Amino acid sequence: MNEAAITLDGWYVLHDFRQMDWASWKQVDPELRKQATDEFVAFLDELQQADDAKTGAHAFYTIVGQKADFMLMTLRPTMDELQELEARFNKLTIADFTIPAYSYVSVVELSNYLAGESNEDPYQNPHVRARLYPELQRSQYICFYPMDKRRDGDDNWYMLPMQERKDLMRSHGLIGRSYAGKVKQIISGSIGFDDFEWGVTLFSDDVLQFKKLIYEMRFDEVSARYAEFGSFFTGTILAGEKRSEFFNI
Ligand code: VOV
Repeated sequence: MNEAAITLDGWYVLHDFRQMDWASWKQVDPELRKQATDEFVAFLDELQQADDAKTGAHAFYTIVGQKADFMLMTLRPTMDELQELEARFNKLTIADFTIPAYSYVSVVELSNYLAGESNEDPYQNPHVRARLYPELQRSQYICFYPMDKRRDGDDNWYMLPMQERKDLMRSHGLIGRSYAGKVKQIISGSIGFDDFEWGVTLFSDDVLQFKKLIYEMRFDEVSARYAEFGSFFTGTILAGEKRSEFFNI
């Protein structure tokens, strides 16, 4: 049997994409609209408290284009907590005016392709912990897409020997590292959890860097030969007053 990569797994992640039923929302009495918005913002404030306590993380972004209006990304130590947050959101008044657009369930993942030999427990390493339990910086832009590694005839990632996969991932990592300070990535594994094998979440203050990074990676063998992609979602941050302004009519 071919050697599987060993993964380190961190916080569970839910990407929840919603469309607003603007037509119905516009019909709502302004006072009720305000109450529903305030209730939602209070929910977001509560999520922020978990971020501050480092017991979880969240990100709240618009989505540009027709695939969704906004995305709420939540990270928690257990899948159960994600499920509870999802259920709580669904019971908020504002949720009655949203239409599910897409969702993605995964867990933050690090593989051992580029890890050196060591006897230490990686879960105690602060650098590893910072990646498995990430603090989400409030970047202006987000980009999310799910992806697979191809299993098609001679182009089968899962049939490649470990050493070959390591060599290919090194090249991938080098391209990625050249975007240090411009794009931050969170790779979350979803084999057995959702329809693709990974979720890719990128953050940047310069939206063009998403296109440059993803384009450059397309020429790298890991992506050129082995990557298959789902839908791409791009959006801008909703923070502070913008969280409620977005829902103002
Ligand atoms: C923003 C930069 C960036 C950087 C620095 C980076 C680095 C790295 C390293 C060092 C490693 C391996 C060890 C680990 O950390 O797991 C990975 C792993 C991975 N990546 Fe990556 N990646 C980036 C960015 C980055 C992007 C933009 C994509 C999407 C690909 C594309 O074509 O659109 C991606 C995908 C992945 C995936 C799916 C995996 C898991 C593969 C597996 O088979 O297990 N990744 N990645």
